[in-house]
Amino acid sequence: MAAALQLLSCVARAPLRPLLWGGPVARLASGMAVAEQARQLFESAVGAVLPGPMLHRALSLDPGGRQLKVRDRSFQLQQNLYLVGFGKAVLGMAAAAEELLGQHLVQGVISVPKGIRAALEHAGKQEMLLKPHSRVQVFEGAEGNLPDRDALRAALAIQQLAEGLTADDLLLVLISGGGSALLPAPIPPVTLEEKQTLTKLLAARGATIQELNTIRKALSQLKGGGLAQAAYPAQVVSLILSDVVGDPVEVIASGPTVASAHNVQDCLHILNRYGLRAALPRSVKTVLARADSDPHGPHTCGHVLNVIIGSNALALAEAQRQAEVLGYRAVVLSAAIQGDVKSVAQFYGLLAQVAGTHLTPSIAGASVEEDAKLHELAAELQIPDLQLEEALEAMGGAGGPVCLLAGGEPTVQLQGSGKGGRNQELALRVGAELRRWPLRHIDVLFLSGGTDGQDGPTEAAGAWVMPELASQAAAEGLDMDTFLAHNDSHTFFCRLQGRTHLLHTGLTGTNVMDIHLLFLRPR
Ligand SMILES: Nc1ncnc2c1ncn2[C@@H]1O[C@H](COP(=O)(O)OP(=O)(O)OP(=O)(O)O)[C@@H](O)[C@H]1O
Ligand SMILES: O=C(O)[C@H](O)CO
Repeated sequence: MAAALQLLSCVARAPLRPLLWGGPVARLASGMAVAEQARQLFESAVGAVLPGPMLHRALSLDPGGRQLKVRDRSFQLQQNLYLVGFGKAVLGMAAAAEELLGQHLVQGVISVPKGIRAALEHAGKQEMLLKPHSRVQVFEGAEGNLPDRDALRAALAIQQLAEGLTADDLLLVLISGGGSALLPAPIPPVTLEEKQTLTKLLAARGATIQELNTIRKALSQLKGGGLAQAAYPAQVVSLILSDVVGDPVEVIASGPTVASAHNVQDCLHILNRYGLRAALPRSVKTVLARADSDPHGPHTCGHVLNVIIGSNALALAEAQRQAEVLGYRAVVLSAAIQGDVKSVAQFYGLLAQVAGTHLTPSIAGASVEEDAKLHELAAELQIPDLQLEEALEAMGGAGGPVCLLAGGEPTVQLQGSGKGGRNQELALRVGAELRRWPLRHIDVLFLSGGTDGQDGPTEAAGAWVMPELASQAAAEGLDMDTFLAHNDSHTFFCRLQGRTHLLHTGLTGTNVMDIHLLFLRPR
């Protein structure tokens, strides 16, 4: 992971430039200017969910420094504060929490990805590192996002800390994506290796994160409310950075402070669905059978306050605000984009076409068939709260540049052995879709980026494309379809126009899934 966390310096913020679209040459030049604005909007989205600002928004101390306020709840502080955390963004969250509450902090333990301290240090992100004499002990583990011995040691230390607490204590739990792999505590006789194998098999067969984490909860001492139970009778405040569509607290990092609502039957259905029930190790069958007859039932979590402090929606709201500052009519489509990357790319390609006709009705009357096709595709993708009508209506009255914003996490079914990531693949596919549409009357730019700054196993966060992509690629002898067939989007963008279409932010220290930006402007 240390190598994978290689960092690039942040994109320098270019001054804002007016939107000068026009003839082919001016259009390409202004395309670069819009790409720069797209990068800035992406960075502002990420900036809204960085650990420091988030923690400061979520927590406040009264002037005497003895009452901690979280939302509408107050907690008494008197040298009784403990901290645990697990997840990819937790180092920066812990640093911010210690800076704010350090005088009350007795002890802390966090579990973070291998190599993250070196990577953040290398990136010059001092604010995301703990101070030299910090009271927080750091464990690094879960190489490749898989539970390992190091993560197991961290989980045991976290469990021990929680079990030692009393009714006078307050436990602050910092949670972010990647937390499941960083907090493995299999219920005996299930071994770490067995849990790892089952997780890998489920993921490889296409299980959703909801399904995966239902199984993880059933086999873990700390997930599904187990950590909250271990900390009882202490009060527990969980601050959660969401990396799951819809922000379900019981799914993010497998809900260690949320009572699990699942039963053994749910687990067996999932294992059946992926053809894994017959081959289950004896230990897993034993644990599931035991849970079935557990007289205590699921953990209760009345002593817990779970708070989502950062999410994709929050990041989008900031980017929307910034887009408006830049003079765009900005509409958030959804923070819950999911589904196969091919369908999502088709959706954006068609959306650009239909939105374009709404934007310039006098030049290109809206096509009823395309409109219907777009709605059909949207229905197939089952995106909750999709603001499609609102976006299309906004086009009608915009009379100028428009920015549509969305977020979420499409899925890629890997077929080839190429190098790429969800975001670069989506951008390339949208580029391929755009060549199907004439779009002569509007200029279009699409950007997709992962908010953690690392798209799949590449050093880029994502990429941006314009309808000119196909001709640019052809001019450099690059066949988009061949690269797509091998899931080789990163190689494609590395070879295209001196890598200028890649989005590079370096590791950001946060993670609220992906951001998609679609810019449209009448010519
Ligand atoms: N060659 C590739 N082309 C396209 N997508 C890829 C490729 N290789 C990996 N991926 C995708 O990258 C994702 C894994 O990337 P990553 O390690 O960033 O995890 P992640 O799910 O994005 O984690 P996080 O939620 O922390 O962002 C998977 O969705 C996988 O399908
Ligand atoms: O850790 C996990 O379970 C995933 O990142 C979802 O939160």
